[in-house]
Amino acid sequence: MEELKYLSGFGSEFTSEDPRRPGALPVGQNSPQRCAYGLYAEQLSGSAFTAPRHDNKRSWLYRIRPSVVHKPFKRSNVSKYLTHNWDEADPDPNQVDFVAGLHTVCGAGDPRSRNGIAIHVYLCNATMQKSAFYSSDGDFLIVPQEGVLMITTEFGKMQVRPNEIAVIQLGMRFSVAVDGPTRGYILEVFDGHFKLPDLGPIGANGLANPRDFLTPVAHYEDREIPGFKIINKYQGAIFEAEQNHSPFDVVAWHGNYVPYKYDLSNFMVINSVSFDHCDPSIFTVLTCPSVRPGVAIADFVIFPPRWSVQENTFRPPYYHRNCMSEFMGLILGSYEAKEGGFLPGGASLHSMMTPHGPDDRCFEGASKAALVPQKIAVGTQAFMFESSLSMAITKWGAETCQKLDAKYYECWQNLPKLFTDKINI
Ligand SMILES: O=C(O)Cc1cc(O)ccc1O
Ligand SMILES: [Fe+2]
Repeated sequence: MEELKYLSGFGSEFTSEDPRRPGALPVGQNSPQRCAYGLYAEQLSGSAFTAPRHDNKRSWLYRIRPSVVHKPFKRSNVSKYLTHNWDEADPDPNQVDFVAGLHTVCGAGDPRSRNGIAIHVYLCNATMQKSAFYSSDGDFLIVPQEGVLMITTEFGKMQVRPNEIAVIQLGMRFSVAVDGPTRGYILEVFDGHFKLPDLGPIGANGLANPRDFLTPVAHYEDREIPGFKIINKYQGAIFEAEQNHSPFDVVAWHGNYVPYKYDLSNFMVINSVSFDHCDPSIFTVLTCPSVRPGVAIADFVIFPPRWSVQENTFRPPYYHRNCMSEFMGLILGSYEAKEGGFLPGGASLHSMMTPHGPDDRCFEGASKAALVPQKIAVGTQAFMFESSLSMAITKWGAETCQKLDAKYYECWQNLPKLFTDKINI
């Protein structure tokens, strides 16, 4: 596979120019009367013009044709299981467990009011031909679980493998090439954009460090392609429009509204080194904040390989009822709270206030384990999309996929009553 170059940084002001056209990027201004090489200037706005400076996101693209050169959009049936109809299936507070197929699994809210999320799973074994996709509804956080994605964007190319993630923000057009079976998860947020979490007393460094986020460098193709399709997700429905050229014709660009990728093995893990179990918010990679301080529309949280050293502590996750919804997936290996019951590519949803926690085997083992320093989660990567929204499951997620584990609840039913009249057990 080709060796790609990237720009490093999170939220930075980048500049990039395809080396085949030096001087394509205007100096000192965005809109020259005539751009170099006969290029068109186009601004892609990721925030309201008037958003405060720290939240203001936009990029300027210098391209062979402006994006407006296309025929009208028509409804498309390319992905009939992408939906925002959260009323298709009856509400169900039970713990659910399923193996991924493709399509929208669950979500809440509405892109029309720019508030909500959708969680999709994807499964593909073919490269997108003569087509590019963009969402007008939200930013896509893509979590590959199997297979490498070669993603061509208007900003350049990214190669994203399992244990890496990619973020493609609202409106950015991209096309995916694959080389074999490919599967993964997508968190789409209708509000705002992902940020690095504040670090508070942790200090200036740690968790996901900004310089490990990689953005593609400008790379253009100058291709006439009759019948090229621009596929658009708009208010939960799919549309397509035809044009006769590649949309990946950006010769140079600058700005702070960009696609990026991140290798999860670069995450610097913070944890308790004395006693007790920290809340999993210490493992937040990215967060999409709501307007309520400290409350996320969605957090992307991982459970990376790490040392476990806490003394006099039940070390695995605690039993829990949460005012947030917890959707979990598994990229590699197994998850400590459910070693047998959760497979890579599978998912679980613990809805708002639905109890959950370690299965009986995990409880028994960890209650008796010798608390020596131990490297845990080696060769594994579980993750969580945690949301302040109460999510509905789609009909596909609940029924059509036929992967629902009706026996999931059994993993807790053999938890014994241990109550005695002895204070020390
Ligand atoms: O497995 C879960 O449910 C996620 C989770 C992990 C953890 O370490 C503490 C709380 C929690 O909800
Ligand atoms: Fe939980």
